[in-house]
Amino acid sequence: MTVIKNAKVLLNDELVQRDVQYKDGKIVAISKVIDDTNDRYFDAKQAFLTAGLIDVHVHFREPGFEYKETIATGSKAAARGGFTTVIAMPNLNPVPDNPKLLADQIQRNTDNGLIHIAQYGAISANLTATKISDIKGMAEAGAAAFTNDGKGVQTADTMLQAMQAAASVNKPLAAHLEDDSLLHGGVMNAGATAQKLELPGITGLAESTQLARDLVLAKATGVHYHVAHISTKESVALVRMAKSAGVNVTAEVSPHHLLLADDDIKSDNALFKMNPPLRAQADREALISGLLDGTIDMVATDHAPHGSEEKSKSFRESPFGITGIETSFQLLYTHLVKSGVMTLATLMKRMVASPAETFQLKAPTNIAVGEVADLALFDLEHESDITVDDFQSLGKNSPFVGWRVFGKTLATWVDGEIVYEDQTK
Ligand SMILES: NC(=O)N[C@@H](CC(=O)O)C(=O)O
Ligand SMILES: [Zn+2]
Ligand SMILES: [Zn+2]
Repeated sequence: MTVIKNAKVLLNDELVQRDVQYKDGKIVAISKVIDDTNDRYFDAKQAFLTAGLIDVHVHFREPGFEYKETIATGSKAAARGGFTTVIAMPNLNPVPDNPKLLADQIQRNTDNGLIHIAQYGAISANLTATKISDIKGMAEAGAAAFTNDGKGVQTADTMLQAMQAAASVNKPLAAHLEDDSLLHGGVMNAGATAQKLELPGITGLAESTQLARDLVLAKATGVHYHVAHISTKESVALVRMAKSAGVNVTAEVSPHHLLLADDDIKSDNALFKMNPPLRAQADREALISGLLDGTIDMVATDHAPHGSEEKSKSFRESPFGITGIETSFQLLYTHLVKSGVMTLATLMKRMVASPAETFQLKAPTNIAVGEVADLALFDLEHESDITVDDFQSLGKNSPFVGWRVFGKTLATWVDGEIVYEDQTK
């Protein structure tokens, strides 16, 4: 048995000191003081202990793009970020778009992962076909949910069929919203910054028009429809309206869309290039309000590592996406909780309970006797700079490098095993 001594845990929205004891991967006791001389000890030194974070949107790049990330490096990065369960995206090579490839991918995740990795199956072949994949077969092979993330589903007919199939197997369908006909080669948000930098813009309409279409289809099919990386105020308003109209819709927002806007882009620096693009300050404010009132159910990082060389190119040439799983808790704790925008309890709900419940994941949502010991320990008092050298991810492409943050991860446990421990104490 092991005891984590002197931890601070959230109880009725308050941080209280507790000792937490686990055995064979499960929590067996929680008490103000546990003194068992036979136990191994881990001194939490008053740091914040929580059920491990959950990220429903990560890109681990294996197979196909191992120079960007592997399942081993991606899950190491996740563990360093305090994450114990993630759902991995299918924009791989080969794309898991049939039951055999999906089963292979699940096996690869299990063999090479350090944390729990659930897997999305692709809606259609190679993420682009109009004919839908064998969604029932992939559900039977263990797919957690379905998406073509990286590509928008261009025709209503493909989306309708995918929703019907996902609904019939009772799995969520997650949408990367992007109407290709509205893109016009854009690489950042259409607005003053794009004009100043003379770069082609992407309007919010590319997202919100497809969302409006999908919400009507979701209502008709009853599917659990999930909006990936929501980015505009119009989209937040649409989701709010749809929820009140009884549509079974959930939404995620990324840390970067909560903390950055296009006016933070001062030069042609592709570390700020991602899809959807950073929007205007008014959009950012709407996303924060949506996360506060529950219109947006959860945070998801959209951890999208790329090679340093490709990301050092110009905005026009570099790929979309930023690495993010290692910095998300620190950034959101510092800039939303410590700054007084939301409580720690609300942030944890959006990073643990809500993703677990929404995606029906087998992951603990709180620290309780009998629960699996998937845990993360954060030092809320520790202040440091985000540094590339500390990244476990192969992706160094973060616009947050140099930001000063509180809340470094001290340790992460999966099934009662330490999978990350800070060495700089
Ligand atoms: N978000 C991104 O900018 N890029 C993602 C794809 C995606 O999430 O759409 C990627 O795979 O690199
Ligand atoms: Zn996407
Ligand atoms: Zn993505």
